[in-house]
Amino acid sequence: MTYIKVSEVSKWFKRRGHMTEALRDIHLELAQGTFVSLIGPSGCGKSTLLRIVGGLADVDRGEVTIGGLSPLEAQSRKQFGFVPQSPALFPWRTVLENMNLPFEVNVRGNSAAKLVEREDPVELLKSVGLGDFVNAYAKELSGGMQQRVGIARAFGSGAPILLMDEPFSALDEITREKISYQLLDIWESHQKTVLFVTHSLREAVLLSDKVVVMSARPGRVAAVIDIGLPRPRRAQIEDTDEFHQYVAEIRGYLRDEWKSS
Ligand SMILES: Nc1ncnc2c1ncn2[C@@H]1O[C@H](COP(=O)(O)OP(=O)(O)OP(=O)(O)O)[C@@H](O)[C@H]1O
Repeated sequence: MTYIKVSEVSKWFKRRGHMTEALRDIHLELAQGTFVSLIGPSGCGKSTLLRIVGGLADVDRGEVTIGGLSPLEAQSRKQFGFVPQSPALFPWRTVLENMNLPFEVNVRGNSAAKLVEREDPVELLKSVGLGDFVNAYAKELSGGMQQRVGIARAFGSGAPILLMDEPFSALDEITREKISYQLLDIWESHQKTVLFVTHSLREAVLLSDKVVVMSARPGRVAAVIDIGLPRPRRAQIEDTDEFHQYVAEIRGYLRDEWKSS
């Protein structure tokens, strides 16, 4: 059943008197509890689409609904957790205090949030390999560790939809690979609806139920590929022919876009 519905959405930006068409006629229907990646050339509107779904940007044409609500209504009901490129942690707070932050904000800002069943933040930190760093200050953590706190915090926030905008882009390859498996684990045990922007074909195939390939600007949907790899997924899956076939299929669509842009 469709949960997030993006219907014929178009978006323009005005800059220095020029209109830029960022998105054209985007149509997507995403089911609850699925992991969906957005991949496409730089500037094709992936972040803009994420922001529109999250109620942080308006559409110029079309409509977005989340379980029948507008993005702003969904936002006011605390339906979204954001994981940006660099985790917004307070350096002088401990890891645990940073984990508690959205809960503190929610309780002050919205009494309905009090009803959200809270997950044990320490367990969440353990699931991303940070069980020994609960009382460390955020400033004492590496970039990769900070990003893992951001991911654990998003999964513990009570929000059913997580919007992740290239959360691993600032990390080295080895850290990135390790974190992608931790994200896979934590997602498979929570099954929140995730919209994940990435430039990595490997991450898109490893993590996703669905990969949305976008065309060069103006961003359109070039292809939607269902990733039929079995779950739970483990590291060995990357060595399978099926995995490589999905990567090749997506690369093929992206090459078509490079040629036409
Ligand atoms: N606030 C803004 N004002 C003007 N133009 C904008 C604004 N935000 C985005 N754009 C333009 O919209 C287009 C899409 O940008 P967006 O950041 O969504 O792309 P992206 O696919 O996420 O890019 P990247 O992969 O490089 O991060 C770009 O041409 C960008 O310059």
